[in-house]
Amino acid sequence: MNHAALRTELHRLHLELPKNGLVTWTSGNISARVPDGDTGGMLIKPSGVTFEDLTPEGMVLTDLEARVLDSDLSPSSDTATHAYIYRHMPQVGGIVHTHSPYATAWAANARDIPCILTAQADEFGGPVPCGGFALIGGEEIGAEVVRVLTNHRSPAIILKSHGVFTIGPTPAKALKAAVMVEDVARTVFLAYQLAAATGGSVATLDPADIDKLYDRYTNVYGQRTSEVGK
Ligand SMILES: O=C(CO)[C@@H](O)[C@@H](O)COP(=O)(O)O
Repeated sequence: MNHAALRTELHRLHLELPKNGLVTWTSGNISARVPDGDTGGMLIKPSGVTFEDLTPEGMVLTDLEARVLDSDLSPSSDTATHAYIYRHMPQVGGIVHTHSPYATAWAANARDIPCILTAQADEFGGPVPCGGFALIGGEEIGAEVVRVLTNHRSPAIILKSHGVFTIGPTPAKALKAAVMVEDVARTVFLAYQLAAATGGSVATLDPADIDKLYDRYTNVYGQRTSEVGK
């Protein structure tokens, strides 16, 4: 995908963040890896710009050391983090960051989101991991994301006291993971709330069943052509 098409796609995906209730005001951001030349680069949201004011042309191009290459706009606060992830996880083509409420509530409790639903096994291959607290603005968050998600099946991580980061081979797949992690975070919370209110209990899925569900969803579910669905 060339720059122009990638800019248009990145702008379109940013508009899905408020549309899916994943962000408030200017929180959240999405980036796309740009496979240019030897060093490559990335496109990322300009910092502090409201979603209705974003434009494809306004996406900021940086190298993978987070140095701005072609914009008068300041890049996202998380640019160094996104760049760190791209440098250390070559399979990642897109990254999404949100403060979606239910997943962020689990992050405030510094707890993994336990795997009690088949939908979690499908998309995340088990619990959604909670990483440690990291300050904003540098590579700390990126280093925690890489530490936890390297060789991990989940495309999502929640970070203590902060929010959600998701990765994917494309920005669209990273966005899907961000939508799904908020969905399961809400349902799991409701399940525990209902259990507490009724004296019931919530069971986590058997690891062998999680493996089977994840394998089916990853390798069988949906359409086999890459252009349709999923
Ligand atoms: O949580 C953070 C940084 O991690 C927010 O500042 C972030 O969601 C939005 O910042 P940007 O507008 O991308 O600079």
